[in-house]
Amino acid sequence: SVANANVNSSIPAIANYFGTKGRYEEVNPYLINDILSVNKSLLKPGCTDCTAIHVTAIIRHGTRYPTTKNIKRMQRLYDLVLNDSMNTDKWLTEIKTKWEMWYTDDMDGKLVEKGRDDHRHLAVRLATLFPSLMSEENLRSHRIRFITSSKHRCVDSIVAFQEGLLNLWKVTEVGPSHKINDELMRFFDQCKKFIDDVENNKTALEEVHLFKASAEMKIVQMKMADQLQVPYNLITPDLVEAAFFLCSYEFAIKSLNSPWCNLFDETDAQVLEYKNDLKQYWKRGYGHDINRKSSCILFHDLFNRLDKAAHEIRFGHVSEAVTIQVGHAETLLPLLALMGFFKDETPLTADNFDMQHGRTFRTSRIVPYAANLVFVLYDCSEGLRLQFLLNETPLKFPDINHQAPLYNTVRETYRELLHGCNFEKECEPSRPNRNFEL
Ligand SMILES: O=P(O)(O)O[C@H]1[C@H](OP(=O)(O)O)[C@@H](OP(=O)(O)O)[C@H](O)[C@@H](O)[C@H]1OP(=O)(O)O
Repeated sequence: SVANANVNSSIPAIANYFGTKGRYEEVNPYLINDILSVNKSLLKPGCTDCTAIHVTAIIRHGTRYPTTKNIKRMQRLYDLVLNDSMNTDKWLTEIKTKWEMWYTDDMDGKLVEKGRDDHRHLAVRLATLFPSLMSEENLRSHRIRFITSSKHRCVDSIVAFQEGLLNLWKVTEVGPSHKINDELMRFFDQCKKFIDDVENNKTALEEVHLFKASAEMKIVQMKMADQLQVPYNLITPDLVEAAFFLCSYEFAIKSLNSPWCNLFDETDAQVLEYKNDLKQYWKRGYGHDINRKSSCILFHDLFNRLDKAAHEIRFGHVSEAVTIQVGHAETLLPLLALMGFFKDETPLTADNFDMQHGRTFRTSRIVPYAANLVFVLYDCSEGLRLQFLLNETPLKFPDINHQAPLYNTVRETYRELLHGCNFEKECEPSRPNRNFEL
């Protein structure tokens, strides 16, 4: 397998396909040698005479443990390997005799130490990129605001982010505070229409279920059964996924190229990456309109913040220099979709895996752990400009061919959303079928 070929490397050969379970360093490999390195030259807004006046960063929590649901699947797979696998290859013997099932149910999605580091380091890099905004002085004068989802992994991430800043500036007094705001950072929990039509609707993820039963998935199942030397009927799609998760978690959490990775070659990994992308597409992306519209509240919050800074700069002082907001993959993806990023011409479905190799909706690139959307407002001689960075790399707004367009141009592009996109209205539950009343 590809993983075998790369046995000397500590990076699994399939590490680029881990989707939302992927490491941030795979998206920005220059960080592997120097986790604090930044490329300031990327930041030039393309015009002279510009000063950054405000930054809003919307960040996913750092590396975390698996959720209980997936830990249980991993345990089932491990038991099956111990009890039924006939293969005596070295890597499988290693799983049976040396590897230990160390994940326990109570770990349930909690932040791991690597996840704290993800945020500590990101904080230092952002402070290096925006030294005049993300500064000790601004921290002390409360011009940096911290907002997070209430989930433990997010709260722990924002605390680690603050630690990163405090260490950088050698501040030893009591650290900054944060506000929990689930209305903003977990809008998906409060959007009734999303809950009814997607979260609790068995047919909403039909494409995912169909792909689990597809010929592509069957091949991966059979190859895995062959590798383990167990009867075909023992290897379900959930167990295949459990093995893939084991490979990804051992790597993300412990930096190990674990023997579990031997179960997959690159083609298998592409199939499993697609399966995860389908889930994200139909649950958080373009699959259903309400997925992206549920983020209207965060969209308006962002533009209100930018508008406020744009207004205040006319009087020479922006009250909020930086806003740090920590949430989930399910916070970032709907907002990206609402704003039109990564929209493929053809929807992702169970039967078009073959033609989706070049898709832009690839969560391995978009939302690894500690993924971040950074909006930078500049005051330039010809007016205000806005630049967008995804995972520290500039990305043009859809339909605007400029690295940092005039802020007014961005507002014009999103005018419909800015004038509509009302969370209350969009999230009103669909009307029940009243035909019976007629
Ligand atoms: O497949 P799991 O149980 O890991 O799914 C998680 C979500 O993880 P993701 O699908 O994004 O890899 C998790 O999102 P996160 O950004 O917080 O990691 C989400 O909050 C959690 O509810 C799980 O979703 P589920 O599909 O409802 O189990």
